[in-house]
Parts: sequence; C-alpha cells; structure tokens
Amino acid sequence: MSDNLTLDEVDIEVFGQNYVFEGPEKLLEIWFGPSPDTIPNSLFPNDNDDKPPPLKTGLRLVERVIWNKFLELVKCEVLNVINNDYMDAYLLSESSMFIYPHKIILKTCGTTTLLVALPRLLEIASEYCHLHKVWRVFYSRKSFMFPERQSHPHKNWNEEVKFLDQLFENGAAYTVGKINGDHWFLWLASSPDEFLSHNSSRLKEPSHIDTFSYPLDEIDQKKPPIIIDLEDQTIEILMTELSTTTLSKFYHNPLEGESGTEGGVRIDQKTGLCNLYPEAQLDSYLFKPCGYSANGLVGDSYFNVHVTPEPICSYASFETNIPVNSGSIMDIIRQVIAIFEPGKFSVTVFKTQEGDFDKKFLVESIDVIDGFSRKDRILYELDAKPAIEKIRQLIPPLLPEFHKGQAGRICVVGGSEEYTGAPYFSSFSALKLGADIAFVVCEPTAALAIKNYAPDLMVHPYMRQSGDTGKSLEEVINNVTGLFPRTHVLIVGPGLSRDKMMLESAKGIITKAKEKNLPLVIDADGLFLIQNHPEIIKDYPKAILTPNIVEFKRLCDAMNIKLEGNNKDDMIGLLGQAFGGVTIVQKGQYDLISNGKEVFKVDDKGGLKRCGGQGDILTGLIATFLAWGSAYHDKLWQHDNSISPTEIPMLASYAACTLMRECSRSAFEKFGRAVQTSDMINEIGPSFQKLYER
Ligand SMILES: NC(=O)C1=CN([C@@H]2O[C@H](COP(=O)(O)OP(=O)(O)OC[C@H]3O[C@@H](n4cnc5c(N)ncnc54)[C@H](OP(=O)(O)O)[C@@H]3O)[C@@H](O)[C@H]2O)[C@@H](O)CC1
Ligand SMILES: Nc1ncnc2c1ncn2[C@@H]1O[C@H](COP(=O)(O)OP(=O)(O)OP(=O)(O)O)[C@@H](O)[C@H]1O
Repeated sequence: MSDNLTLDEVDIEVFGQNYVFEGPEKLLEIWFGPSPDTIPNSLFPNDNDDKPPPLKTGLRLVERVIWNKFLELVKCEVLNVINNDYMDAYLLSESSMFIYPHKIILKTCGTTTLLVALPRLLEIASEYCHLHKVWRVFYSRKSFMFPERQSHPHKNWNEEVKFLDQLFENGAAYTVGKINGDHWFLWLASSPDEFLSHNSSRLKEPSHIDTFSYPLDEIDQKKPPIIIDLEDQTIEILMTELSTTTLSKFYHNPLEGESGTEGGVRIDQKTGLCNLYPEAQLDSYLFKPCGYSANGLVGDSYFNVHVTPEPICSYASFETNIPVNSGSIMDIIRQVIAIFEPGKFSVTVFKTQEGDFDKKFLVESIDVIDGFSRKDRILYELDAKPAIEKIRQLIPPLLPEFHKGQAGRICVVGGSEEYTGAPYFSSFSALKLGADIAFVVCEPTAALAIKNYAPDLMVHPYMRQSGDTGKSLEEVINNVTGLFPRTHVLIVGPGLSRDKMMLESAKGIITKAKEKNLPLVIDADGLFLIQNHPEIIKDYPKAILTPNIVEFKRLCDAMNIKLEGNNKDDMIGLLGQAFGGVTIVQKGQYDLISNGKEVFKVDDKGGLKRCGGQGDILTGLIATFLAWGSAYHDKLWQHDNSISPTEIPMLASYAACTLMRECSRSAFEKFGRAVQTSDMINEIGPSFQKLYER
C-alpha cells in the first residue's frame, strides 16, 4: 500500500473504478454420518485406548489433486493446507474448506459457484470413500451485497433452493431476519428416521439421505450400537463498515515484508488475531494488495476469519465450531469486535442441541456491547427434533367422542408399609400427563395413606407382605390380574419393598402380564427382582427397565456385562442386547435409552436438586406415553399409521426423559434448594405444553 494514497484510491488504482467484492460467504456442510466412527472402514487402532484415533479415514482419504480439480468447479484454489488428528483445513483463494472423515465444510465468498460443484462432491464421496448416502446437509448464506454479480444458481435464493431440491428430496428452506434489511438464508435436510438423542431437524427420505441404525436381526453381539451425540454448534460473527484504521491493517505494505503466509503471520500479531485462541494451530494469509484469510484448528474444532478490507464493501467474518456456552459467548464476541471495530455486526448461533444451557438463555445472554445498540434478536427453531415430531403424532387429540379411560389406564404395582410416596408419585404423574385413570395396587396400610393423598387415584389393597395373613400368593396374583382387562400399561416396583412375598407376587404378576402382552415399566424394587431373575423379562420387547446408576450396575452384573474393556456409554447397548431387545433407560446426569439396537441420549438441562422420587415420576410418564402408543395403534383417532409398534418403547422413553428433565429444570428454577418431587409433578402440564403441544 502506498503511503500517499487513501485505501479507496489504492482500490481504484489496482482494481479499477467499479470494483466491489462480495465478502459474505456461501457455506455448505455435508455430513455423511453423525461421527467419524459411523463412516465405513474407519481405522481405529485399538478399541480400548482413550486417545483420539488418527481419524485419517473417510473423506480424508481423498487425494489433494482430486480436491484441486473439484475446487476448479467452485472457481477457487488451494493456498495452503494444515491438518491435525481430526481434520484437514484448506485455506482457499476464496475462504476455507474443512475435511473430516465424515463431513466437509466448504465456505466460499466472491462470485464462486459453490453449489455447482455439489454433484461432483457427492460423486467423489461415493467413488473414493464408498459414502453413497448423505446424513445431513446445510447450506446457508447472508443476503448478498451485490447479488447481480453472482452466477447461476446463486443469482437468487429461489434458484439455489431449486438446485438443492433437485439433489435432495424434502429439504427445508428458511429465511431469517428482515426481508428489507440484513437477512439469512438457510436450507437443510437430514436423515428421516433418526435414532438420535435430540435436536436436529428432520425431513422425509431424500434420495441421498439414509441412516445407519442396525435392523434388530442383524445385531452384531460384539459391537455396541452407535451412540449419537449430535451436539454441533456454529457461531458466526459477520461485520461490516469496519473502521479505516482496522482496514488499513489488512492491506499489504511492501515495506513491512512479503504478502502470503509471511504477511498473514504479521497480521495475526498486528491485529491480535493470534490471541483469540492462543492454543490454535493457525494458518493465515495476506492477499495482495489487500485481504486476509485464516484457518485455526483447536482439537476437533476449527475457526476461520476472512476479511475484505476495501472500504466500499468492507466486510469481515469470523466463524467457529469451538463450543461456547452462555458464559463465554460474550467474551469471544467482545474480542472479535475489538479487533475489527465494525460499524455493524451480527451474531448467529446455530445449535443442533441444547447441551448444557438453554438455547433461549443463550440468545438472551448475547448482551448489548458498549457503543452498539441492538436492532434485532431472533430465536428461530428451524424444525422440531425428529423424535419429538414422532412423539407428537402419538399424543391423542382431545375429542368429544372419546370416553373415560381411552386416553390411558395405568396400573402401578408397588407401595408397602415403608414406602407410600413412590407409587403415588408414579400414578399421579401419569394422571397429570394425561392418562384418564391410574390404579395403585399396594399393601393395605399403604393404601390408606395413598387414598388420603389423592382421591383421583384408585387404590386397591391387594398386595400382602410376608407374615400377613388372609391371602395366599395365588389370590394376590389373581386379584391383580383381575385388573388387567382394564389396564393399558403396568408399572411394577415403586415402593414395592424387598419383602419376599411382595417380590414373589410381583414376579407372578409380571409373568401374567406378559401372557396378556401388556406393556411393562419396571423400576426400583422391581429391578431388584429382575436382577435376581432376569429370565422373567428377557426377550420381552414390551418391557422397559429404568435403572438408576446403582441399579444399572447391578443389572450389568446379573447379565455378566463387564465395565472393563467397554466404554461406559456402550454398556447400555450391550445390556439391551443381553436382555434381547428390552428397552433400558439408564438415568443419571444424562439419560441413555437403548433397546440394544439404537441408543438415544437425552442431556437436556435438568434441575440441580436430586430429591427422591424423580425416578417414580419418570415411570408414570413413560407409562402414559406407552398407553398413548397403544391407543395410536388401536386407531383411536385418524392418522397415517407411520409409526411402527416396535418404535414405541424407545419413543415413549425419550419423551418421558425429556419431559422429566424439563419438569425438574423449571421446578428448580422456581424453588431452588427447597424444591420437592411434588413441585416437579406440578410442572408436568406446563412442561408438556412447552415441549410437545403444537
Ligand atoms: N418418597 C418415597 O416413598 C420414595 C420411595 N422410594 C422407594 O424406596 C425404595 C428403595 O429405593 P432406593 O432408590 O433408595 O434403593 P436402591 O436403589 O437400592 O438404593 C440403595 C442405595 O443405593 C445408593 N444409590 C441409589 N441411587 C443412587 C444414585 N443415583 N447414585 C448413587 N447412589 C445411589 C444409595 O446409597 P447411599 O447413597 O446411601 O450410599 C441408596 O441408599 C424403592 O421401593 C423406591 O421405590 C424411592 O422411589 C424414592 C421416593
Ligand atoms: N445428575 C443429574 N442431572 C440431571 N438429572 C438427573 C441427574 N441424576 C438423575 N437425574 C434425573 O432424575 C430422574 C431420576 O433419576 P435417579 O437417578 O434419581 O433415579 P432413582 O434413583 O430411581 O429415583 P428415585 O428417587 O425415584 O428412586 C431421572 O429423570 C434422571 O434423568
């Protein structure tokens, strides 16, 4: 840059009078699987080591010359490549490309023709990596500054959507923000039949999109099912009207040294960009006469920075998938803003999962920055979680023609001299969620207490503890099974106690329930019974076991599943397999749900008080969702019957776990340390409304 010329004059001298550059990038993410280990032929060196595997698999096997050719279609070229164990990061003449084994992220600015190259990208994945199916696709960009300069299909959003829709069926296109101001376009599609924990959007089956779940009859006993943690988060800070002082730093001044990589390093230091993530492996580049790009790698995450410093179209972007939380997001925004001194900026946080903080809270935590006034704050839920969408279909509508009992009749077998709260929590939660009728079958002294808490419950004092006179084991079992014609789902265990007669009765009741094909939820002392007699429940796919951490370990011991040599999170799949397709709900800091074939993970935020009885609420919730699943298959109301009966236990468990955590979160928010299980029961209605009512 000449000392005597203004930046505008430099631009005119170098580029000519009408030169402008389109800084805002097009961003494409193609996922061929949820994680590197879902990609065929992943080369994991040892199953047992904790250190990350080399991950030099999948898309990373494609040779550089192939990518070079591919990038010609995009109209950009490679300037430099860096890599680490997790990915290869390409610095491009027009932005960046990140290649993981299972996904590719391509971001290009100017008048590049990114989408034109997409069919070739799918061919490359198929030809060189045997990746014939795509699992998730995102395409997004901010509204262009100079749309008239773009080429097909980027001339307008409708053309881009049409282009993508032709490649993948049932994509969803969104516009977010002010149509007559800054706005964003987003197109996305993901696999239709997800076995996942949470929050990614879901569409119907596109030609290139498929899932990776195992059919039950193909279970490989040695291989644990894949655990899908879809946590993925991208933050973008897009800045315009950068200060002249800042802009001048991104011009090449021959007196200071070379441009290119050497110049990039100079800029990193001059601007403080190298301090954003001091631990990052940084690859930066100064263009001639101006402009700057950088890729940074931090473990399995990246960031990139691109700067268009011409004053007439000044623009800088910062993007990262390095996780932030609501505490640290302001720090990173402030740091970036301080470096670029923009006149205007926008922040986009794209999250597939709430993780350890509420997304609403995250958006609200993006505070006002000194010197700026906020014009807009938008929380946009792009699409419901796939499982949630299915669960919504299972919820019976409230119709005037329905009669008493059709929306669910739940029977809880539990409640002893010692424990009266547990069966009450379980049965009352079922009612609060929307079951019509709840019975409690318990020991006579417990019956008195429970009748006093809740006249809404029907309490049958049929159970007997050892030493009680007046009823034989057979009579007890017959009395309880007499309720079966009026029962949709049976819960066994809350407050049952470990009394021998109570456990023997429970055993007989479970056996009879199986003969009647009744869905079963087994918890607490019911699990103690199963731990000693796993054969009672083995191979009964209509059973759900809900162990806490201690009960889970005992069940694993009973089924001879050893922790040594197995990843902690793999155990649930193995236990589900060992029980022959019974659904296991492993409760804890996060909940894992598995039928031995798939694993759902639920880590939505819960409260911080661990009062006794929360597990009992969960059983009541699961049972009600199960009852609704039966009503769905009995065609109680009109629907498309798209959900198979075998999906119900996993979906019901998922629904109940998400709901339970939301109840505990909201009750804790109100009462803090004083919160009680009964306060959580009061949150069932509002929480259900929030999560599941349309
Ligand atoms: N209000 C009522 O009426 C309620 C009644 N209930 C009924 O009580 C009955 C017994 O149920 P339970 O859970 O106390 O027995 P069980 O699992 O054998 O635990 C034994 C020991 O294991 C431990 N431990 C347990 N959980 C753990 C964890 N997550 N993480 C770590 N450790 C854990 C813990 O050991 P500690 O902490 O004392 O060392 C505990 O003492 C059953 O009928 C149930 O339905 C409950 O539903 C609550 C509300
Ligand atoms: N550390 C945690 N963080 C968040 N939620 C948790 C945590 N631990 C348990 N939970 C939730 O609390 C509920 C009950 O789980 P818990 O492990 O306490 O079962 P439990 O011992 O059978 O309960 P109960 O007291 O009814 O016998 C579950 O929904 C679980 O997800």
